[in-house]
Order: sequence, then structure tokens, then C-alpha cells
Amino acid sequence: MTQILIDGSSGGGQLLRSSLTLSLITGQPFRITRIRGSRPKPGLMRQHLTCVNAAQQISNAQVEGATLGSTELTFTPSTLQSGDYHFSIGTGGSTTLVLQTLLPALLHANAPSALRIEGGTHNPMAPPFEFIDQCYLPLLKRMGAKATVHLEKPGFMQAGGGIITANINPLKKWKPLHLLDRGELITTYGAILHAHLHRSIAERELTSAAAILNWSADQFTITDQPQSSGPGSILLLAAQFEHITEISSSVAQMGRRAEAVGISAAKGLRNFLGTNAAVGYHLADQLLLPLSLAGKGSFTTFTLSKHTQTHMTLIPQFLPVQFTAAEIAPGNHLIKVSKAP
Ligand SMILES: Nc1ncnc2c1ncn2[C@@H]1O[C@H](COP(=O)(O)OP(=O)(O)OP(=O)(O)O)[C@@H](O)[C@H]1O
Repeated sequence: MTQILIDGSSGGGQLLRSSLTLSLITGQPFRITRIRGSRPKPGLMRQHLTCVNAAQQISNAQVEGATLGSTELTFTPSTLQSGDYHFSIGTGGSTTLVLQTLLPALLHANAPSALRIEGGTHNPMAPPFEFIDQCYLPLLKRMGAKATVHLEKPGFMQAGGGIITANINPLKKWKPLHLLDRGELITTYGAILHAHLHRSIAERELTSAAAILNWSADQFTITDQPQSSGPGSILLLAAQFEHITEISSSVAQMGRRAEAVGISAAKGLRNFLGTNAAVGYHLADQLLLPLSLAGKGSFTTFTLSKHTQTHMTLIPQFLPVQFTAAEIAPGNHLIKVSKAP
């Protein structure tokens, strides 16, 4: 098969991860240059390298350039193999991003698989575990996927040490998904996971988020996670609708005020609630790949992130699909995926 050439300079780790997923599924080899070219520190970091090594392992691929800091990689998969796999990032790098690389591929394997991934489970700039469990996976299930995920132990940056597991059954055929509206609002809630930090930090996150969203304190839970290596804290703000659940999150970091954590997550959810679009800022880029595997689908979203745009350019290099994006109302875009002519 011809090797697909990917220029990684316009994006981050997602261009690499999605290339791995698509290569595993289609069997097409690829070469990516200028990996994470738009990031301040380009090249493979631990989380990306774990994705490459994991993808290599589940497909017995031939790989060149799989070293830390590498900015070029060649990946030639052999046969996708189901199995009982264990991957450890070795730092607090995001386990959910490793999971999102492997899950769609293992749905295409010949038998059930089990995954155990160690690292961070609640990281800045990555889906927190609950986002995978409550926002992303339910939509894949509606598309026919039979998979479960489980949070065995939370892990925060920098300490890591978190564990997520997944059970994945082979999928016969992807069903198209059309998500044009959210349906009725069912409930809203806030959750703070908190490890080895003074409880007053969680309370300040809560108070600042509650003020912006006009929520009462009894809509929140604060759960101490003494088993986590921590220290760490994440604020998750969820809005569950009939057809989708959106979670806006924010992670505590050294030197960041607790109020800033609350304000950032609350503004994220408020932005979403202030529009009619079905799909939130982050879910939009993550849905493009499964929808493309189905060959057909559509959703409304309120803004086109850089991740969404780069994904729309990448996916057609591997799959015979095309995307259209149209602003159907102020702040409401309709994205359609269809077979390429
Ligand atoms: N708060 C969040 N909730 C859900 N998803 C998130 C959140 N923050 C980021 N994401 C998702 O995580 C992914 C991050 O991709 P990105 O290309 O930035 O990769 P990366 O490998 O983490 O880092 P880098 O940007 O340094 O290369 C995107 O799919 C984005 O939608």
C-alpha cells in the first residue's frame, strides 16, 4: 500500500494519534514529519510515544523514529490483534488520549480486548476520565460500539500513577450518528475530585464556579481521593441532556488560584449552555473520527476549534470521506460527514 504523508506542523499530538488509529484500521502505512510542529516543544513526548508503542504492539507494526523528542515517524501496521494489553506512560501523561487512540482500532479487531493504561487520568488539555465515560463513549455506543471503561485509580499531573481499564468488543458495522439538537435538559451537576490538598481549595473552586453558573452548593460533590498519588484537584461541571452530556473541566495546577479553576470550567459550560448546538467544543473534534468510520453523520457545534479543522484535513487522507461545515445560525455550525465522490 502507498505510504500516506502527513505534515504534523499544523497541529499537536492529535494529528499523530489519529493517524495511528486510522492506519491501524485501514492498514495503510504513513509517515509523519514535523510532529507537534506547532507546539513550543515539538516532537514525541511520553504520552505520544506510549501511543506509538501501543499501536505497534497491537498491530505488530514496523516503526521508525519511535524515540522521545523524535519529530519524524514511519508506521507500517501488520495485522490488528485483539488481546489483553497493559500500557504504562511512565509519567502523568494522559491515559485517556492513549485510550482514544486504541479504542476505535480495537473495535475493528477479530475478538474482545482488555486494556489497562497507567498514567494521568485527569490532565489539563486532555479529556478527563468522566468525559470519556459520560460524553464520548455513550455516543460511540449509539454508533454500535460495545465497550466499557473503568477508573481504577485517579492520577493527576505530575505524579501520575492513575489507572484506567477498558473492555472492547468487536464491532460489526458502525451506525451513522446525527446529533442536531441536545434534547431536553435532564440535570446539571458539579463534581470535584481532590487528592492531598486542603479541602478549602476545592471549596473555593466550587464557590467561584457556582457564582458564574448560578448553581447552589448542593449541586456539587467533593470527593477525596486518598489512594491517588496526587496532589491534585479537578472540577467537572456537567449538563446532561436527552441526547448528549457535556462536561466542562478545569484542573488545579501549581501557581494557579483555585478561583481561576472554578471560573474557567464555569465559563466553558456557560458558553455551551448559551448556544443551541448539540456538541461542545472538545467533543466536536473527537467525534469526527468515529463519524468518518461510519462514512456518514452530522452534528451541530458552536465553534470550529483548531483541532476540529486540522482533523477535517487529516481524516480524508486515510478514509474516502468529505466534510462540510456551515454556520446555520450565529454561533451554530452544522458539520456533515459523507462519502467522498
Ligand atoms: N477539557 C477537555 N475536555 C475534553 N477533551 C479535551 C479537553 N481538553 C483537551 N481535550 C481534547 O484532548 C485532545 C488534545 O489534543 P492535542 O493535539 O492538543 O494533543 P496533546 O498530545 O495532548 O498535546 P499537544 O497539544 O501538546 O501536542 C483534543 O482532542 C481535545 O479536544
